[in-house]
Formats: sequence, C-alpha cells, structure tokens
Amino acid sequence: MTVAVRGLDVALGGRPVLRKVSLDVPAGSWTAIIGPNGAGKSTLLRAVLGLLPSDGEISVAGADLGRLKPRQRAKVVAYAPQNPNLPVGMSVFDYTLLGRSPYIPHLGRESARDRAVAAEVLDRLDLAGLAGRPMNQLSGGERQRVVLARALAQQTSVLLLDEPTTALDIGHQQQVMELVDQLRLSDELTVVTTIHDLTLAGQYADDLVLLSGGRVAAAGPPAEVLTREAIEEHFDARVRVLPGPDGRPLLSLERP
Ligand SMILES: Nc1ncnc2c1ncn2[C@@H]1O[C@H](COP(=O)(O)OP(=O)(O)OP(=O)(O)O)[C@@H](O)[C@H]1O
Repeated sequence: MTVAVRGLDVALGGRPVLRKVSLDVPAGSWTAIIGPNGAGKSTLLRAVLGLLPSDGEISVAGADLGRLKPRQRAKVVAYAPQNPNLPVGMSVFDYTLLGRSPYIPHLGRESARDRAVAAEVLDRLDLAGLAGRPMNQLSGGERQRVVLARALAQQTSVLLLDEPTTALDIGHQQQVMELVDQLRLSDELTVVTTIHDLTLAGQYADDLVLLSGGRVAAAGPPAEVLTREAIEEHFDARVRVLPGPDGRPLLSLERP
C-alpha cells in the first residue's frame, strides 16, 4: 500500500476528531474521502502528511512523513490544501515554481527544467495566460487551479488534494479530475482527495472512504458506499441513487 493508515487517533483542542481510522491506498489508485461537514476529512489528510500529532500508524510510500524534513517530505507527497496561505503579490508562475523548491539547492536558483515543468503544468491547467498575474487578483476557481498546479509541479508519486473542485465550474471540474486521472494512469500517481460532490467522487475514485463523526462508517468501491441509506444516515439527505452507464452511482437530490 502506498498510503497505509492503521488505528489513527487525532485530538484537536483536547477533543477527539479522528478515532481508530484505517485506510489503505494501493499505488496508482485513487481514494476519495467523503463525509459531512466536520467529519474529519481535512484532518485526516493533514495527519497523513505528518502535520498533526496523532496516535496510530501512518506510512506513505514506505515512510513516516512526520519524521522527514519538510524538503524530503515534499519530494514524496504533494498537498493542495483547501485554504492555503498565498504570498501577497506573488505571480501565478512564481507560485507554481514554489512546487519545485525541494529540487532547488539551498541558496541556488531554479533550473531551466524547473521553469519548464512549471510552465507545462500551467499549460495543462489552462492557466498559461495568467502566468504573470498576481495571485491576489485571481478568481476563486483560478486560484484553486493554481494551488493544484503548484502541487503537480512537485512531481511526487503521491498527491493529497483537499476539496480540489469546490470553487470550479463544471467544465473545470471535469478538466481537473481528468488531468489528475491521466497523471494517475501515466505516472502511477497515488491520489487521495477529499471531495463533497458525491457523484464526482464516485465517477473518478477507485474506492471511497465515508467518514462520519471521526470514524470510518463505510469503505469500498463507490457502488457499495454510495447507498441511499448511507447518505440519509450520515448526511441527513434524501437522494436517489441510480447506476450510471458504467455502473458507477449517480446521485440526485429528492425533494421531500
Ligand atoms: N485546530 C482545531 N482545534 C479544534 N478543533 C478543530 C481544529 N481544526 C478542526 N477542528 C474540528 O475538527 C473537526 C473536523 O474538522 P475537519 O476540518 O477535518 O472536517 P471536514 O470533514 O474536513 O469538514 P468540511 O467538510 O466542513 O471541510 C471539526 O469539528 C472541526 O471543528
């Protein structure tokens, strides 16, 4: 397993947030963490990154990330947070280039290859035209794609994405999900993403993990996890679940 979590407990502010969470993500596969607001999805990603004190076992590509220096960690796993700190006035290109930091020697400058990687990623995300624009002058969806661009520029084998599509229109949602899927297939990327759109999660992920109240309530292929009963129980929502043409579930809200 490229990402393996066993019996993970995390407490924040003296309150348990994750309880005995386990997760197995094989190399080259895509797992989506779903669950209601406050279930612990972002906390799980941050714990996997080694950014939070936790009990239990976490291994990513064979390493305990909590024991690695940030520079080493950034060569193993790239993380696109939900609400990143954005340096004021920094251009889209320079922000994307930050993803190359682990490869740039101390006190050195980026190489032509680093610049080429950043430019290629921006191009693939339809952002080349914004390369010179300051980050604080972007729309929410543009900013979200640049944060993903920075993560992709790291060229790691594991990608952790926190809500990568929330601010995106339907076309850019598809573009981002397809791009991540292509990278997964071509470069054997292992992907773990939190995501609120359950149909989107079910269309792209190999496996879903449903977190509820900090515990794993269900895990497995989308058709097994996305049931009408589970959605009602954990999200308090009434939905219709129909199998799509490829057998993956499609959800639509049912008005009371
Ligand atoms: N630093 C903190 N101190 C105390 N509690 C925290 C802290 N950070 C998060 N929490 C709490 O932990 C719980 C899980 O938060 P988390 O952000 O992981 O949820 P989530 O499933 O990602 O939610 P959402 O879907 O709303 O983004 C929430 O109840 C939140 O209020």
